[in-house]
Amino acid sequence: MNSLCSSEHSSLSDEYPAGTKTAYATSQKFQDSPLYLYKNVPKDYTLTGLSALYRHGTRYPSSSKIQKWATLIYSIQTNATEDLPECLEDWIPQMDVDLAWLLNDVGWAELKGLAMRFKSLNPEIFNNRRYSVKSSFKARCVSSARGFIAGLHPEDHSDFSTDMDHVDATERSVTYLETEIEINNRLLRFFDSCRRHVDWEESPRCEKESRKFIAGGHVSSIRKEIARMLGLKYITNRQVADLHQLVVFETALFGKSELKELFKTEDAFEILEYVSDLKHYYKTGYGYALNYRSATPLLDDMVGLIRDMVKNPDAKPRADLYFGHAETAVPLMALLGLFDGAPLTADSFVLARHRRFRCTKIAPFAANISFLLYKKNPGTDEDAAGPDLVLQIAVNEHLVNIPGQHHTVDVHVALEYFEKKIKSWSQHECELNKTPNQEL
Ligand SMILES: O=P(O)(O)O[C@H]1[C@H](OP(=O)(O)O)[C@@H](OP(=O)(O)O)[C@H](O)[C@@H](O)[C@H]1OP(=O)(O)O
Repeated sequence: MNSLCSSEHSSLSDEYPAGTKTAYATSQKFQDSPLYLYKNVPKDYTLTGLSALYRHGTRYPSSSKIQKWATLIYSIQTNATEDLPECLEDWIPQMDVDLAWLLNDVGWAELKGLAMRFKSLNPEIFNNRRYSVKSSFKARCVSSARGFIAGLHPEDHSDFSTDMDHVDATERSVTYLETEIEINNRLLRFFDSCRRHVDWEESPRCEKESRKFIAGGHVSSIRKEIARMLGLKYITNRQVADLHQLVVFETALFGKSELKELFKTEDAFEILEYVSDLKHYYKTGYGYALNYRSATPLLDDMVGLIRDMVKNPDAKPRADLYFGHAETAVPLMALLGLFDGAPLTADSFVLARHRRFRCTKIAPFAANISFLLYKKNPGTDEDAAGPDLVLQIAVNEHLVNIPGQHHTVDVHVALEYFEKKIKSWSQHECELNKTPNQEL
């Protein structure tokens, strides 16, 4: 029996990079630990405002992917000429098509954990229920909002198995643990109503670089190795990419995948991770200006709390919470100029090994971007004085800098930066008759 997949000899960790299919706990291993936001609460300040967007937690894949993988593995099982390793010979589907797209228990726990940590910054906000919740209508997002609310109120009974959503929301709001979840697709799925963006993301141009990279030499080298190991006369680069997606989804959902050993090296995982980054660079990121400019209405809404607090610094502390997708979070990060760098192309993998735009780090399952507004405590020694209100931005609970600024800034500096972005946007940019201008 071919012992290829025997994990006891495995040198491969289960915490490898998997782009937007990376479980949140794994993504935390790729963060810059000194910037952990809980280690960077400004001295003599207290959180007075939180405006935060959360991508849904770890979810099941589409039903078409689940079916595609079953067909692919069956094809390998019947066409391999070498002794098949046990993990392939004995492989059976672990994902029920009835759960396609839905949050799984890992995803629920991710959001519960986030809620408990964010609540620790100022429990009063949440114990007094001074927070709002808005979500995409997709079941995975509403379930994620419920998981977060369950984490805010551990005193209330909650249970993933009975409380998760199996269908997308059809009402304007959902109530859970006495909290209203407003369904707001205009903000959380802005990409659906931006006609010119829909045209772009459905055009072959949008996936040109990711397709070219899949067809290229890096993926071909992985394909040849797998074909040799299994004695496969015929397997395509695209099928290798699909096999990789199966492995990363099994790892995110179940903690590991017996098929992981087919890819043998960290290098192979980094090569296939790049496919996800190329997809998102052009579909939601810097590759096309409208991708991120269309996130402006969401930014405007998230900044509302900050405007209110600047107008009335003595207002009671509160939070605005938003639940969306990777296609919500990545554009918002790009709109703020976060993780920008040299363009990503199919030919630049070797140059881009340490790229800033890396979905494993910035857009895993349960990815989040938070605006943290801190107010100086009364009676603080004037000699140690700082601004009355300071703002920090965190991505996945680690501080990031507004371009050109320190990671903690006077709220007026942050507000000026946000307002400039907001004022330059017009919803007319989404109209089809606009010339598709990259540099809008
Ligand atoms: O590769 P799949 O089909 O899973 O892509 C999904 C998106 O997942 P992602 O590429 O971001 O990992 C999914 O985003 P999510 O944040 O909701 O998981 C998106 O909603 C879905 O439409 C698929 O995107 P696609 O670009 O339409 O393939």
